[in-house]
Amino acid sequence: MIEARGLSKRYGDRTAVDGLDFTVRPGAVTGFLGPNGAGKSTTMRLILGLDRPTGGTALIGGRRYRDLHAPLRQVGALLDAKAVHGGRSARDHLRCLAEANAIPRCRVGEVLELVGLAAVADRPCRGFSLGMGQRLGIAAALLGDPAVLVFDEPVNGLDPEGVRWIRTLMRSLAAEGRTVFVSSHLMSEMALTAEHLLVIGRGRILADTGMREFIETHSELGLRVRTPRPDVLCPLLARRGLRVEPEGDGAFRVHGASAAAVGELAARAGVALHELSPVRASLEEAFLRLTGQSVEYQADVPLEAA
Ligand SMILES: Nc1ncnc2c1ncn2[C@@H]1O[C@H](COP(=O)(O)OP(=O)(O)OP(=O)(O)O)[C@@H](O)[C@H]1O
Repeated sequence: MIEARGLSKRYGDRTAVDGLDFTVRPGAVTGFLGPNGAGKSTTMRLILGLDRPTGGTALIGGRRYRDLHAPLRQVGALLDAKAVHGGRSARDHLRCLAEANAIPRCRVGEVLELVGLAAVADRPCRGFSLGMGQRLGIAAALLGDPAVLVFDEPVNGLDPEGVRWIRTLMRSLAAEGRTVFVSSHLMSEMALTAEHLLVIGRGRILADTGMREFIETHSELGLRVRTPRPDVLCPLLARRGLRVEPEGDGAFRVHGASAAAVGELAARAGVALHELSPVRASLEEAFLRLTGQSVEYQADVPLEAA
């Protein structure tokens, strides 16, 4: 479990993280979402003891990072996948880490298999693609078999196959009962990966909610309807109190009714339908609405308005 209580960080007169209170629980992937500059990386660095908070605390399994007995065996992190000596092989890199953290050598082979790097494990890392570098970073994070995992933008720059691999891995790590905390600025990706969401904007928590709840709250249901007789159908729908909006391409968006209800109404009126399909506002749109007022370069907008 990861806990932040009143967690704050100022750099000079700039507040990067402002009194965060949250808990990241085991057994689920928790997505940490926010626009650029929202404070995601700072929060993760504070959790991992790479920066000192100006106020409050960040705890992993009830302890501050610096008080952990064997940090790599309690928390694994992927922050900067390029932080590897280019002349070293993946195997050597992991062996050094294992040795420095009293982790058995046999674990190196296991994690290389797990991330799919076994076949290239003895080549110098400098020839690695971005995706291979990410896999090596993840192998390092998993080396100590930790109960808590922290990934900062793990899918950045990856091809669809790499993105799918990371998504599946995270979900299986959570299913094993681990705490998986992963940052991203892509709502659509998180919607496929995370079960819980923490949204941050300008250093403050904007939402702390289950993914399903977020989807239900923010993705508005509507129907796209096309008919050659809008002059008949639209007044009929309006008389039943339904909101009808033209879509601009000859179709209409109908709010507040099921497809069955609209279909039957049209049938009773003898009106043909050329399209009747449910639509949802995309989660990306919902995320942008939520964080839109809190992007860094929009100064002087009160957070309450976000
Ligand atoms: N070492 C630092 N010195 C000064 N300001 C910093 C430092 N690190 C971060 N900041 C500032 O703190 C704020 C939060 O930055 P942070 O990198 O945590 O955001 P982020 O959500 O991770 O953004 P991104 O998605 O762009 O990585 C930004 O305004 C940033 O400019």
